[in-house]
Amino acid sequence: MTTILGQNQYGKAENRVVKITRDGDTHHIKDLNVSVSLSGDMDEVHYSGSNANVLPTDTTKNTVFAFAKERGVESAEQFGIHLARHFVTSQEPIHRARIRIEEYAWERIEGSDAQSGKKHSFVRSGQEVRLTQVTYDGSAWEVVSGLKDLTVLNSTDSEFWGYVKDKYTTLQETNDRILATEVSGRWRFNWTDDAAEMPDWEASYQETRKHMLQAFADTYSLSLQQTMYEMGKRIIDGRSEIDEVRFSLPNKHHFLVDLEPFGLKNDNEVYFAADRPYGLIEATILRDGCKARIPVDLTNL
Ligand SMILES: O=c1[nH]c(=O)c2[nH]c(=O)[nH]c2[nH]1
Repeated sequence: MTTILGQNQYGKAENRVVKITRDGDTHHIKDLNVSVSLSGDMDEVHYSGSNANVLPTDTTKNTVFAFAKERGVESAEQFGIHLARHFVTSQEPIHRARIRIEEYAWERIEGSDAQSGKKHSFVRSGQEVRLTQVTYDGSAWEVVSGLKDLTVLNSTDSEFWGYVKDKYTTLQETNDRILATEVSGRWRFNWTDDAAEMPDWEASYQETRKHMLQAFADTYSLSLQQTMYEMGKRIIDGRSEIDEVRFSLPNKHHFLVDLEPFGLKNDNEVYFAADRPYGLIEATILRDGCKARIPVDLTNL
């Protein structure tokens, strides 16, 4: 043999499952995009084409939909845990399951008549996408959750000055600028053992998001790096179930427009929102004594 098989995994990606839970007239919606990736004793299907160990990707898709009915969707994390456990424990050749889930949020539309009792109309929130990745190898769990596309802006309390200047530097120092970013963040839970008590995944998400947003709002910023560190620190200090946070924050630059040619003064009022290029500020914030495990490049997660 001149070649050998390296790391391999397979499954059905992007199963779009919408679960409606009916509580009388009041309906609840969970809207998920679930990707299943399995690995284990899969040499033969690659070397000889024997499918003897292959649970079809079509079956993994069906399992996602069947589990939405059978187990319900309490939280993205809990749903991922049910699926990962099922694949690893029910299929001998499968040693590891990785379940990635994106969750899209919906808000209720209130009818014009509050008494009308209509509780089944929703508008998709233009907010963030919630994310989780659950990995199980038959003994240890790894749960990394997070979000992307959460756009935030401070219209003051942001300065940037005192930086290195060389012959190519043209940026003007400022002590009052707009600070805006589209948060992509991931946090790793220290729950790894079935015997240990599980976090309350829903409460954890809501509180972590709140810590992050409050730190963004509360921090008088001398750089996006400083604000980002405060956001991570607030999460680690406030949430004992989380040991590691990773952020990727594009600095969404807002440049003051020169209105002098029109005889107008721009008193920090009119900005050009540039879409590219953008500064890209990234870091991991860790609980002291813990190891970093979230990939540096979040697009790889
Ligand atoms: O918050 C910032 N951090 C930087 O590293 C940087 N660099 C830059 O040009 N503008 C900014 N802003």
